Amino acid sequence: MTDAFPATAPKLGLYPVVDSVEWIARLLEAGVRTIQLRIKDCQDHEVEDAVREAIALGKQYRARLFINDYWRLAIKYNAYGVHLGQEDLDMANLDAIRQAGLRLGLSTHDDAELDRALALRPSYIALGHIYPTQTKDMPSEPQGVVELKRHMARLQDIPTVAIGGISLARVPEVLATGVGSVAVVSAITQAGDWRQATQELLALVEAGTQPAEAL
Ligand SMILES: Cc1ncc(COP(=O)(O)OP(=O)(O)O)c(N)n1
Ligand SMILES: Cc1nc(C(=O)O)sc1CCOP(=O)(O)O
Ligand SMILES: [Mg+2]
Repeated sequence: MTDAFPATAPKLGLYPVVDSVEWIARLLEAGVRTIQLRIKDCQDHEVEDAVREAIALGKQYRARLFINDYWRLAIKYNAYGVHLGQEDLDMANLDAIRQAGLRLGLSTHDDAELDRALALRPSYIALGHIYPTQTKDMPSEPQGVVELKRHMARLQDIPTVAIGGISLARVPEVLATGVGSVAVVSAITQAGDWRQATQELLALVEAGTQPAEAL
């Protein structure tokens, strides 16, 4: 059987996904402890400074900082973890990520993708998109919370993350499925007052979760 990736917290809580070091810095300062740097469609050398600085900030705040897509840089600078989608899996060297001791999060959008992801024994499974999203072009339909809850039945032994179109108002019905984390982009980055939005999301999502472990 494939070796498992290192464990992460059973409930990852509020999980902002942002596209700059500036956002990483302000959200860590605001109390976020699970976060992702997601800069799309660049060469490694174009994002290397940002990845290195984000990872350093993550360590400074003892946070769970995941790097989206740029797994080589994540290994090079010893990130807490990497997030990969199904297409990324065709290119990434999973053995190298595992041997470097990085956590791995995987995207899924249906049962077939869940089967593939679970076989790789990642640190967490993301399920999306739950609602329509303006942030990313999605080839599939939104899954909705009924489908999310159905998936949760087979995901009792692995941390889970819901993503896609999740607003503050939708958080309660998302959490009611039993999912352990809520990932958001626009609910924070497009909010009129991002500080207030972050505090309200933290209060709703983090009730009952654990603080970040010592890194
Ligand atoms: C927490 C989380 N879930 C899903 C995704 C999407 O990843 P992926 O399918 O690889 O798509 P891109 O983000 O790379 O466009 C994510 N980044 N984070
Ligand atoms: C980056 C991403 N991945 C998704 C997936 O379903 O895999 S949905 C998504 C965008 C989420 O942004 P917002 O919170 O603004 O809807
Ligand atoms: Mg990706």
